Amino acid sequence: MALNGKIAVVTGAAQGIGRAITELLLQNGAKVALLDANKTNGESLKEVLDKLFGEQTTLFLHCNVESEEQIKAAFQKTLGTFGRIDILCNNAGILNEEEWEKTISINLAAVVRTTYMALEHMNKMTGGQGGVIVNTASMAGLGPLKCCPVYTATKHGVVGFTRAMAAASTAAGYGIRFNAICPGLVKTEMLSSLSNKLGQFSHLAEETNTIIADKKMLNVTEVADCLLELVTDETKNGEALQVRCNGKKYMTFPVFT
Ligand SMILES: NC(=O)C1=CN([C@@H]2O[C@H](COP(=O)(O)OP(=O)(O)OC[C@H]3O[C@@H](n4cnc5c(N)ncnc54)[C@H](O)[C@@H]3O)[C@@H](O)[C@H]2O)C=CC1
Ligand SMILES: CCCCC/C=C\C=C\C(=O)C/C=C\C/C=C\CCCC(=O)O
Repeated sequence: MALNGKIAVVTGAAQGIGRAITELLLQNGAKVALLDANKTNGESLKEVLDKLFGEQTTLFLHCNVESEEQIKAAFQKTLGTFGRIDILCNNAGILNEEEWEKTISINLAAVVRTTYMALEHMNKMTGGQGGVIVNTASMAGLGPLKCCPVYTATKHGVVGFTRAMAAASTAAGYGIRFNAICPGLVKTEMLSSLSNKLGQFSHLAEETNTIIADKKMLNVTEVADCLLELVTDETKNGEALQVRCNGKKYMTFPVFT
């Protein structure tokens, strides 16, 4: 799938992994609507991208993915400006065991909400042109992190939702591929502000920070490179791609009929 002329929507695009995804999609010829709840970071990133890629290639849309109304408005603005949506990257996420309901709301419920809204425009069965949806899960979507059970649950949920949607899409002919990316530790603000986000598991903060300090971490660009493969390789559907410092691996799961 070549990206020239393709239109992408990226949530949580203003910094970290979302920013790297946005920059790589732009480098490969796509136009990108950047959705983020952080207006200051989003607007200043838009200024940087305008200089690098031209004003017409991006839109920054201030949007909290917890709000159905704000996502709807962001999709309408994207369609009004660029005319179509081919790629959705559900990337916005938080790690906050204290505010665990908010963690479920952003990391899982919003992925479902945004996906269903995108289907209305992308689904070939209802007049759309198909495309690809890639969800940012985590290695915590494949195995447990004892310091953050709710974060772990949301990321397992994202992997399950992605794989089930891929199967539903194939069965019904949506023409949309669904994949999840499952990175290990990535150098971003999410990990640097971890200590005060563990709630009742804060007794594990010191141990967790020691592990983080000892481990080699991924750069955001390494994650974006793997995500680009899931976007462009049309053979990939229903995949969970684990990305670690020692390499990437397509995960296998039990099969049942
Ligand atoms: N940093 C890491 O080690 C890993 C991160 N991930 C996942 O990658 C994704 C991106 O995380 P990072 O770049 O590390 O974090 P980050 O904190 O650097 O960036 C997250 C972005 O999402 C935005 N955001 C948060 N809540 C939002 C909301 N309600 N509506 C719209 N935007 C919102 C933030 O404003 C921010 O720009 C998350 O889903 C995270 O769970 C997955 C594996 C490892
Ligand atoms: C191992 C405990 C580290 C705890 C880090 C806290 C939050 C991490 C959030 C993520 O989304 C990352 C998920 C899993 C990382 C787990 C292990 C990575 C170890 C590195 C490796 O072996 O590749």
